Amino acid sequence: MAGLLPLDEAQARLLALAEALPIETIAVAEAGGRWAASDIIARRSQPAADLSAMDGYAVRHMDLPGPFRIIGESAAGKGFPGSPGAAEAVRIFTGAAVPEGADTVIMQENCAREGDTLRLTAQPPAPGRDIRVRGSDFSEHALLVARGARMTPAAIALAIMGGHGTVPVHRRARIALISTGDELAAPGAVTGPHQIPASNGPMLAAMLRSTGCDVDDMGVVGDDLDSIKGAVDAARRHDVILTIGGASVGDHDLVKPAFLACRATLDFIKVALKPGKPLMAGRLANALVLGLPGNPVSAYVTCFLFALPLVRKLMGAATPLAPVLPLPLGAAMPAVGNRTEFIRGKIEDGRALPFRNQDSAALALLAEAAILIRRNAGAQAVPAGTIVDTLRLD
Ligand SMILES: Nc1nc2c(c(=O)[nH]1)N[C@H]1C(S)=C(S)[C@@H](COP(=O)(O)OP(=O)(O)OC[C@H]3O[C@@H](n4cnc5c(N)ncnc54)[C@H](O)[C@@H]3O)O[C@H]1N2
Ligand code: MOO
Repeated sequence: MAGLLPLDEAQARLLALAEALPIETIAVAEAGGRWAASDIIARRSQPAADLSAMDGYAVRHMDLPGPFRIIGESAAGKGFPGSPGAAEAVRIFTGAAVPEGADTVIMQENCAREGDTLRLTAQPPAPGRDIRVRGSDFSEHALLVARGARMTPAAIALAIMGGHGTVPVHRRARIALISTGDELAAPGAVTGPHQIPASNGPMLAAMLRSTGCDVDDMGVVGDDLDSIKGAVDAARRHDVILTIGGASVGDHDLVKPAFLACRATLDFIKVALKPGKPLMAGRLANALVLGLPGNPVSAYVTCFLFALPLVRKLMGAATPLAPVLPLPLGAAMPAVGNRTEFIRGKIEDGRALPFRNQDSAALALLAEAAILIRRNAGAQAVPAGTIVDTLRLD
């Protein structure tokens, strides 16, 4: 159909508009959820010495099965200066350095101590048992976190363990959210028959904040050109101006004229996507503009497929699109029309199960959905068991 841009092309064109935001150096402890702006390389080896993995006794394996004479103690933070000789053992604690010459730790449950004498009470441990060898986690100069990777909780710990106190990241993207519609009422307000609660703004704000960006929810403007234009103008200093609703072809759908009146250049205005056909994107001075459709499910799906990847790209993500999880279908699915479809569903017994009702205004089922099942434009009907691409919604 003329004017409908294929989904993958639309995503690629939007991401091509976005350049990563400026870099700032911040404390690693504050970097959770950001994306590394350069490779993070280990400045130290971990462990820095051979360490005991258990509370017990360090011995030379060749002296097993003992008995041993206990000659001292190595605790975490202060090691034992000497080294055990023949049939000698050093009391040792988890995380303490293994003394020079010792090569095996006997955990204390497997031996008995009487005064300074230690006897094995179980099978002898294998050589090297319960010792974390120097550099066994990572060595100095190893790549710990690649540029463009997310600073997950584990990546934060890894960077700090690698000797880093600060890390370069891209600054947070600043997103303006503008909801449009004369029918929209404030959350919690009593609504008349011609009103509905404005749920999309808070929903998208919550989705966007999961990327770590700053969201400025500018609230609701009515369906008139000047109001929408005024709101878009007021949002110019943001990195992304995201509008909701008014994207279609009705007489009250004024987002496109408002963008154009603000001198935005639009890159595309319709995508071969269901839900989410009326979707426009472009540039307005230093900001990117994204006009999402108003139907709640369409707004959710287009935010997931376009707005979230855009924010990730701005914040430096190497792979901004959501990862694909191939799953077998739990039910047959019909042929697909000329728009790529994203069907809400859940995972049951490892299979993707589409929900029956796919109305793009149905929120109860959206809240239950765990996955979107992707079916490409023009695809044939498929039987249960067919492997399909899914996207997780958590
Ligand atoms: N003649 C045609 N009509 C429509 C077409 C079309 O191609 N030709 N496309 C349909 C599709 S597809 C979609 S999706 C919708 C999207 O339209 P808009 O982006 O213009 O959205 P609105 O008309 O403003 O609203 C649609 C629907 O969603 C409700 N809404 C809007 N904003 C919010 C909000 N912030 N919170 C909760 N609900 C919201 C609004 O009240 C409407 O019920 O157009 C089809 N029409
Ligand atoms: O984009 Mo709309 O949700 O297809 O009805």
